[in-house]
Formats: sequence, structure tokens, C-alpha cells
Amino acid sequence: MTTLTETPVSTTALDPVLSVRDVRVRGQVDDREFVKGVSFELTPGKAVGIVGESGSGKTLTCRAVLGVLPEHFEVAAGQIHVAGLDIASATREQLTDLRGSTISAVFQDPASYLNPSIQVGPQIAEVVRVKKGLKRRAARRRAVELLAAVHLRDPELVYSQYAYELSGGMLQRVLIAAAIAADPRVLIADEATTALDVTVQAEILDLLADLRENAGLALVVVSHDLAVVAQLCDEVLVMRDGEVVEQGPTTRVLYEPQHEYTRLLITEHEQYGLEKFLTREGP
Ligand SMILES: Nc1ncnc2c1ncn2[C@@H]1O[C@H](COP(=O)(O)OP(=O)(O)OP(=O)(O)O)[C@@H](O)[C@H]1O
Repeated sequence: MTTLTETPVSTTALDPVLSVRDVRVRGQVDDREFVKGVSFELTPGKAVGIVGESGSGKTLTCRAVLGVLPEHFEVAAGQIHVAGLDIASATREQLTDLRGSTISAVFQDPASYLNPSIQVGPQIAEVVRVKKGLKRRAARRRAVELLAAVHLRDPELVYSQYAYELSGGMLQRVLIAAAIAADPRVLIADEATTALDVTVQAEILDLLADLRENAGLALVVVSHDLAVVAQLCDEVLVMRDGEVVEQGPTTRVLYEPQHEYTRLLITEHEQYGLEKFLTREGP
């Protein structure tokens, strides 16, 4: 089987690979706080989920962690450490090095992250070449390996295809392959399976679980779908209007919700079959 990482990652290390402490995100235009104090820690192989309705600040939290807030937004307070590095005091060069190789992300709408006029494989090979310093031929080989690792059938064929030739599920896998190309320690999956049909979604979730278990990847999973978080995450944060209204172990939050808003989300999601993912033993 194709290896997902070139160097084995310890899953027993206790040092957090990501530490987010009381982070606040402010919009500079109207001086409004959009994220009002988010804290969590991730050690290798762990997964944290962020749930909440549209506009509650989930994506802004992720973008703050990645150091790519939209224009006119800033981290107004709090600390973010990625693999021990305080990103507020990191140089531009350190941040560029960090992105992709230590922390990486997959968002919704994979097509918009790929260049439509370049075959998908070379785009992954380029990440490997730049971030891992591999020569062209080795980078190509690694890109094909990565396409196989995300369970794309006929990876050689996919390597030479263009984004428009691939289905949504295939594209999302290509994006995951690109996101893990430089062996990051943290992967942010922001609504990464939302646009996919149920079967493909389940396959992508299995893939993320596999990366977590076998490569020690730490995950931040953003989803409006509690079932997704129930399946993948150890801990969950429930956000509403920029605030974390509830936070704790996934099974506790989903089985014994303390906050009325969490109860409301759970009731809304019962139709999606939350039960089938959630066991008392936890993920
Ligand atoms: N690029 C932007 N320009 C202006 N306002 C923005 C921008 N991005 C986010 N916002 C504002 O910040 C709020 C929080 O946005 P965010 O994208 O974090 O929400 P979310 O919880 O991820 O929602 P969704 O589930 O719809 O993605 C939004 O309601 C919006 O008002």
C-alpha cells in the first residue's frame, strides 16, 4: 500500500501541534468582533470539530489559524501556535514555510483551488518540488503516489487530467492529495465534504480518518453537519454568532448537550442519522 507520509509521525507525542488560545477576530471596517474568543489544542492524531450555523465564524477561525484572514480582518487578541511557533511573531518567510508543510487546508469547492489550464498531477508535483525540495522526476512519482494514497483509481491517468474532466469527489481527493503532499501535521477540512453526495462524502471521511490514524495527522473539521463531526472528532466546539457556546468531548456534547443552541442543532440533525455515527465509546 502506498505510504501517506515519508517520515513516520509519532502519534504519542504530547506536545500540541496546534494551540489556539482565546482568539478574537475583528473586522476593521465596522470594528465588529466576528470571532469572540476561541480556544482549543490539538496533539498529533487528534481531531477537533467546529460546528454552528452559517456566519457563526467557523471559517474566519480557520483562516486566522492559517494566517490568511480576508482583507480588513485581523486577529485582535489571543495566541496561535503552530508546532510551537507563535504565528503573530513569525516572519513572512516562516509563515510561508509553515503553510503546506506543517499546516494545510482543504475547503469546499475544490475546482476553484486548481488551475483549470494545467493538468492536476503537475500541480501536486509542484507542491512536492517546492515544499519538499524533490527533483522533477521524483516529484512526479510522489504526486502519483499521493493520488493513489487518496484512493483514486488509475492515478497515472488522473495525473494527466484537467480539473473539468474530474467529478466533485475526485477533485476533492485531488485537493486532499495536494494538501497532504508536503506531509503536514495539521489539516483543516472546512466543509470539505459538503458538496458531495452521501457515498462520496463517506469515502472522503474514511480517508481523513485513515490519515489521522495512520499518519498521525491532526484535524480541524468544520462542518454544519453534526454527523460528520461525530464520526471524526474527539472534541467539538459549538459556535454561534462568533462565540463558542459549548465545547467538550464529542460524545458528551452530542449526548448530553448543556446549551439550548446545541440541543437545537442536534434536533435539526436527527433527520441526517446522527445515531449511526455516534457510539457511546466515542470516535
Ligand atoms: N471576506 C469577507 N468579507 C466580509 N465579511 C466576511 C468575510 N468573511 C466572513 N465575513 C463575515 O464574517 C461572518 C463569519 O463568517 P465565516 O465565514 O467565518 O462563517 P462560517 O461560520 O464559516 O459560515 P459558513 O458556514 O456559511 O461558511 C460572516 O457572517 C460574514 O458577515
